[in-house]
Amino acid sequence: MTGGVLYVVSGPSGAGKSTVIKKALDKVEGFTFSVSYTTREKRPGEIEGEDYFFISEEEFHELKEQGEFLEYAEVHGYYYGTSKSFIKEKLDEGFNIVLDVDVQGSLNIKKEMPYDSVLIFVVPPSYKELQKRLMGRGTENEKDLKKRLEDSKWEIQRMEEFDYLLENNDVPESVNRLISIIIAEQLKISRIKDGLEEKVDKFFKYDFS
Ligand SMILES: Nc1ncnc2c1ncn2[C@@H]1O[C@H](COP(=O)(O)OP(=O)(O)OP(=O)(O)O)[C@@H](O)[C@H]1O
Ligand SMILES: Nc1nc2c(ncn2[C@@H]2O[C@H](COP(=O)(O)O)[C@@H](O)[C@H]2O)c(=O)[nH]1
Repeated sequence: MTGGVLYVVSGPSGAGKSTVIKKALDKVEGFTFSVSYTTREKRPGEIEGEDYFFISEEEFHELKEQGEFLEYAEVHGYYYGTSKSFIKEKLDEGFNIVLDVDVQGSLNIKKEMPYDSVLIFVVPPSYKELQKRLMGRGTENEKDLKKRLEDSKWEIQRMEEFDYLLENNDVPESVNRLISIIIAEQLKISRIKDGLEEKVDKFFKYDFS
């Protein structure tokens, strides 16, 4: 796979990852969202192929056998996986990619692509606020809600292994911060793979105008 960078956004369920990612992607060009596979049920308002590719467990295991996943994990009782072919296609088209992936998946991507991935951990200001947001979203039954809150306790402990911490208190501010991280990363000298020599040549060229 060649070209762009994978911006991997993670953090507990209900932290606000999708909210912040969607708004940030509306404001930047040359970036696209990685549409994952999942075995969980579609929520009202979710769109096949935009939010996820919704598949059965059997289909998931078939794709796994075919080596279709860049990473996959069981998250909050369901399977989720990042499509290797989707990522390859978008990178080949010249996009940078934003992913919304759980903690295990993020760390696996880092292992796979250490130089071309940036890991961002999103946290709400408190556990109480996390509970409020998840309950307020109203998408999980009581059992799933409990599992997601329980899982947040170990997820938070892995924060140290990420590159950036994004405390999501206020959505517009978090969107700006995510965009700031992206801009800073894109400006790293080590990421400017093509054209550094040309830039130096151009700098020393006489301007006869
Ligand atoms: N800064 C914020 N302040 C208050 N509410 C927020 C904030 N950010 C997001 N929310 C709300 O919190 C709820 C959870 O947000 P969202 O669905 O984006 O979380 P998520 O991290 O993507 O969760 P999941 O991992 O389950 O997909 C939503 O109802 C969203 O509108
Ligand atoms: N390891 C992976 N985790 C993923 C992927 N796509 C989403 N997720 C994570 O799952 C949970 C729950 O998401 P929800 O949409 O059911 O609320 C969340 O933490 C996502 O980040 C994936 O491809 N791989």
